[in-house]
Amino acid sequence: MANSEKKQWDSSQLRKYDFSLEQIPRLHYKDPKIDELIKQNLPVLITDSNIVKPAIEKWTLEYLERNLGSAGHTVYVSRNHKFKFYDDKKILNKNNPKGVEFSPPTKRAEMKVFEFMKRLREWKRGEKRVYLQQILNSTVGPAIVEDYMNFDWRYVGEKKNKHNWGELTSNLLFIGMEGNVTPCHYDEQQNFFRPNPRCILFAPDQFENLYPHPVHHPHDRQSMVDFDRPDYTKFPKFKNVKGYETIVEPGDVLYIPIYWWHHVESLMRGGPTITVNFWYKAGPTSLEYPLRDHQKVSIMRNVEKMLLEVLQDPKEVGPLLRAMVLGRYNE
Ligand SMILES: O=C(O)CCC(=O)C(=O)O
Ligand SMILES: [Fe+2]
Repeated sequence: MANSEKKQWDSSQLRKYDFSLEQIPRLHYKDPKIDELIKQNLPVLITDSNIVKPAIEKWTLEYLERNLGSAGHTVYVSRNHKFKFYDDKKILNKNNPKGVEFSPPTKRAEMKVFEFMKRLREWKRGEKRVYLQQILNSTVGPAIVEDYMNFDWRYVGEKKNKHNWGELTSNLLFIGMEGNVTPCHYDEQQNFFRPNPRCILFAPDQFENLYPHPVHHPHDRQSMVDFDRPDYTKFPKFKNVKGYETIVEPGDVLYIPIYWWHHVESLMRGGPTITVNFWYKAGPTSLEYPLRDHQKVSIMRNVEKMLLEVLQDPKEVGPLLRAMVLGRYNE
């Protein structure tokens, strides 16, 4: 099928942002260049594969409602279109006196699938939005498990082995409402992602332009910049940010390299989206010089964690680093 026939969206369905974007390369799943890109920790959109074929062919809302099972599923509820991830373990409470004072931007709820689907179908403008994010595990029904077994594990296994990734940690199923956004963040895992929405990616060297929250903060790994209303006074370098984007069609799978930033968006007026990801642990790393940008991000994280650990007070980290660097390591 020609690309133009496949196109089921127009640019008015994309949220508008104030930065420049290039296209992520699209390559047929048998194209050997895919491995060259993965080897260099670069993203690639893999087309025409059978990686998640059973999901693409069968997973409609009705099918998932019938087969996801009767257990409660994890659903995030948000007042707006954004679902910014946070880590509960870093929030201040009586069991965690060292945590950060924080009011979560979304609520996590357990919902039966029919309850979730009802909210999704009956949603009207102005109401809270929902986003199901459930690990594919034994709580999902047998039909879904069977579909899962019929993913093309040979293909993903080959990529995993060839590129020396660690083990598969999880597959997450996302069922989102049109217009939902997962704001910009990076993960410490390799990701094969079958989204149908829009993905905007930034390379690890964009760290300074994207201003991640400090590592002890519940929003660790998330950008502090609100893409809808960037505060250029607080985050001036965000003006220099350069990204890549792609709109994933059915049958496409996106490789998001470890430490690459990603912003994921369901198209506006595009209907609900059903997505599945494959998270793989990082493989053993060999330090070859010059170091790669993503390895430097990992080093920064470790230094930051160590300082937090020994100083015991996040407020002391900045002054110590400034004293160490300013006038000494400026050039
Ligand atoms: O699909 C989404 O909304 C977010 C997915 C994501 O961040 C991931 O798979 O790492
Ligand atoms: Fe992610």
